[in-house]
Amino acid sequence: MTAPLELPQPRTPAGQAGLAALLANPSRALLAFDFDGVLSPIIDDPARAAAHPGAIPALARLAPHVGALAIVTGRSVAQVLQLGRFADEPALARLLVAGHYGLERWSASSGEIASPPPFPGVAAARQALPGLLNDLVAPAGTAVEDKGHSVAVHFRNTPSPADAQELLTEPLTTLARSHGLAVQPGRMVVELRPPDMDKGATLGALVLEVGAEVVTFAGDDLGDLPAYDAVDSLRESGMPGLLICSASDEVRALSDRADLVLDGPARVVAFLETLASRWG
Ligand SMILES: O=P(O)(O)OC[C@H]1O[C@H](O[C@H]2O[C@H](CO)[C@@H](O)[C@H](O)[C@H]2O)[C@H](O)[C@@H](O)[C@@H]1O
Repeated sequence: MTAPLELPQPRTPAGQAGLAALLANPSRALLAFDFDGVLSPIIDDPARAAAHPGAIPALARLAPHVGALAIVTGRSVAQVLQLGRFADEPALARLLVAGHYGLERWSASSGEIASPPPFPGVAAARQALPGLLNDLVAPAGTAVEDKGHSVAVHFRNTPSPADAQELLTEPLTTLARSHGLAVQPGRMVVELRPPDMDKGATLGALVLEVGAEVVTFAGDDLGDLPAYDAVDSLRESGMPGLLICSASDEVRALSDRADLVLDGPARVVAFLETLASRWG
């Protein structure tokens, strides 16, 4: 007989209670994931990102056992479906995707994307951005990603991302504020996006919608911190939860708070496979 694979143990009592509740009652659990850096390895070109080759098989193995699976991403729903190819997997027939931090929603069961009208300030920021970057003499490799509901300025491919961040962050923040937008810093990116929506509010809403009694969230970046806050407040109100960090050298803020720190998407996938092996 093959010995069962060993599950990594959360380092905090709250995380241990969250994992124990998930193992005891998977059908009441919501498992939510960020996309880039968690299910998808970070690469230089955002348009060419893809799910880790093991991610869809692992989610497909979990799907019949857990209450709900959700992806909560800063990308648009359409792009995450195109890059991740989640809709092609029949076992993910109940998958939920919240895009643009929750402004957009999609469920595999309906196949429809619900998306609000554009926030007015985004068009003005989009128009002002090329002139601003030109005036700042933004370094070669600076790239604007037009996300529709928001605009993001990437500097991963500049000669010194740290210098580019230093140069760009303050002027981009001023531009965002002048158009009523929020600033979302991330992994070598600054995004200008509509205010009043974040992954915390979205995760809280998903928990209610699916009637979850246990929640897990896996993130890697600063935009995931509100989801961490949401899990913390759900735990304060008595719901078991598990905070997972897909760790990198680029962002430390989540690994400091997570119950379980896994070394990037490959380890996240390995964890999901091990979890699934507990149930069949
Ligand atoms: O909420 P997420 O699903 O994690 O999306 C966050 C942002 O991810 C993308 O940018 C990041 O991934 C790129 C591809 O690996 C990488 O090149 C970039 O440096 C990262 O910041 C995406 O382009 C953004 O629009 C998302 O908001």
